[in-house]
Amino acid sequence: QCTPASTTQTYDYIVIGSGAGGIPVADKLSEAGKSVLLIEKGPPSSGRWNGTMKPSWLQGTNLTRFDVPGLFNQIWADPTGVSCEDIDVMGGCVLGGGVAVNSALWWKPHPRDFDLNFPSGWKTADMVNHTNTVFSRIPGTYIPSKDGKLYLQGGFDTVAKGLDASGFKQLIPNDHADEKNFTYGHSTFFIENAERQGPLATYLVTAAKRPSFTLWTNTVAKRVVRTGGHITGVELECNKQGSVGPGTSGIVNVTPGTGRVILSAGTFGSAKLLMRSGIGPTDQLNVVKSSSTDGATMISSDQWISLPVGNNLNDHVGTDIQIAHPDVVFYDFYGAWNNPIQSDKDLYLKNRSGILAQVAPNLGPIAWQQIKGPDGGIRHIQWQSRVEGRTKNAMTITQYLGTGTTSRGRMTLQPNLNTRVSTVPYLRDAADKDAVIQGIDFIRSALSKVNGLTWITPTSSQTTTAFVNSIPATVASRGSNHWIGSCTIGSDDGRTGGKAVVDLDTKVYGTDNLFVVDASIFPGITTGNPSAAIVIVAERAAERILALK
Ligand SMILES: Cc1cc2nc3c(=O)[nH]c(=O)nc-3n(C[C@H](O)[C@H](O)[C@H](O)COP(=O)(O)OP(=O)(O)OC[C@H]3O[C@@H](n4cnc5c(N)ncnc54)[C@H](O)[C@@H]3O)c2cc1C
Repeated sequence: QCTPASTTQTYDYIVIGSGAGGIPVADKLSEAGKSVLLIEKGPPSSGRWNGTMKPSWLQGTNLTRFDVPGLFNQIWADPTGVSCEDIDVMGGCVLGGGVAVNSALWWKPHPRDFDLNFPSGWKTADMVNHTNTVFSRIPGTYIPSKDGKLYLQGGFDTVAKGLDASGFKQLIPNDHADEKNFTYGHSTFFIENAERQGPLATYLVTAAKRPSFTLWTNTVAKRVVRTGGHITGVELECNKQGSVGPGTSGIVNVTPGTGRVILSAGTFGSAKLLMRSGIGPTDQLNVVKSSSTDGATMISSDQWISLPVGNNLNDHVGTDIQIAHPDVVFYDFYGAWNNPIQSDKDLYLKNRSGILAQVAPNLGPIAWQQIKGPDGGIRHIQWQSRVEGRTKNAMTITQYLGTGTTSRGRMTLQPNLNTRVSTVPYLRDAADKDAVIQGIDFIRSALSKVNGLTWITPTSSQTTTAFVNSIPATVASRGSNHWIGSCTIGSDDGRTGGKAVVDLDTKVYGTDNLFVVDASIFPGITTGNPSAAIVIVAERAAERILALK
């Protein structure tokens, strides 16, 4: 049974979703003296927040599966109770959202990440202070093990040989964020003391110390309650995921007149909340209207706000190549869940050192290059290597096609209101595919300079074009879990034919006091894994929201 929300307690801000966007924005608003309620549908994750999911060897410690970097891979083996059940891609539905479950890669943005697609007021020059604040709170490290050593580097060294021989320069990536062409390095991770840190260990800690900040976990927001464009509160639905325990139900209200609601439920979650609140394309609002859960009580159609919610969907296009080399040493991070090697377990638990301090499955190197497409556009590629593949000495190197991609997709609702990637955003534009092929051609020639290296995929007899064409443009084959774009920010009001769902203050067009602050407002994909950029955007959004009268 859920606890009914108080009918008298109100909040200056209700933030829905505790991920990369939600935690920082909630903290900044509470820091400004506002009363803030942060609502998260999932259970606590990190031990710091009383999370409990852990293998038996962590019993008796304050650590959970989310804290130990070497246990990241477990999400692929057993996502039960961790991944979101109402979306058709992988997502973290626990306290911390994606930043509780992801591989903790942490990049200072390349200037093009903001300059290429973000609107005026959101360019790199506007984000300098926010970037500095984020990286002073969460500096990250490329040596997660406390003894200062990097473990099992055979994979890194093998790929680095090919990169060195092909004109790539090794550097510390976050010390040279603007150098993302023919460069490579070790990944930076938001790990400290050999544990996952990030927003859960910084912004949420400062927020939770303030009496005016309230956090509800296991509590699902259904929709906002509104009269025309004015939001008065949030309607909750009792969490049916039995394993996570009961949360809060009923309606929770914002401070009358001045209160505001911020959606930070992620690219799929925020778009779905808007649609359930009668804000979105008419075809999607009709799906809500026809649903058994919402239809009878949905806001009436004369109050619907027509906006292109769900459009402009994007993700890195992932294309995996695989190599093998005798120097590459596989480590069984999956096996470490039930049966870690005793000495590695001891080193981790006693000294916060060793291979289990490194993120599974032993990532690196990460390399970047820019590709000029036949349309004249510059597209960024990030190569992300990991020690995992078909054989014990194999490595998979994922090519992420990022900044500059022009293909876009769409997410929509199914009749049961689960979300779905209905138009896959990968390689719809021929120039995007051309960049993928050019990049793979290049890396094939670069790695062919490494003695003893053999190709698993593409095979040595296969052309790159045939290889790229053989991989379907589906989420299963190309998905990178870096979804953005369903509630795009911009000055081109989506009610009158523009692409934007939120204005330059992140306020939903057609509303007085409803905002979106998460990956969904990104107009285009970033160069690297996006979570640091999302935290920076949340810092900027909080500043602009607080500045509004
Ligand atoms: C497996 C995986 C690996 C990744 N690896 C990396 C990486 O190494 N580095 C990197 O930078 N990025 C990585 N990412 C991507 C990154 O984590 C996401 O881009 C980022 O977390 C998105 O932030 P967000 O605030 O938009 O949403 P999220 O972080 O997804 O947060 C949304 C939150 O809202 C909650 N929510 C949703 N609906 C409701 C509702 N109705 N009521 C209440 N709460 C709700 C969810 O439970 C969730 O906690 C990875 C993602 C995944 C899934």
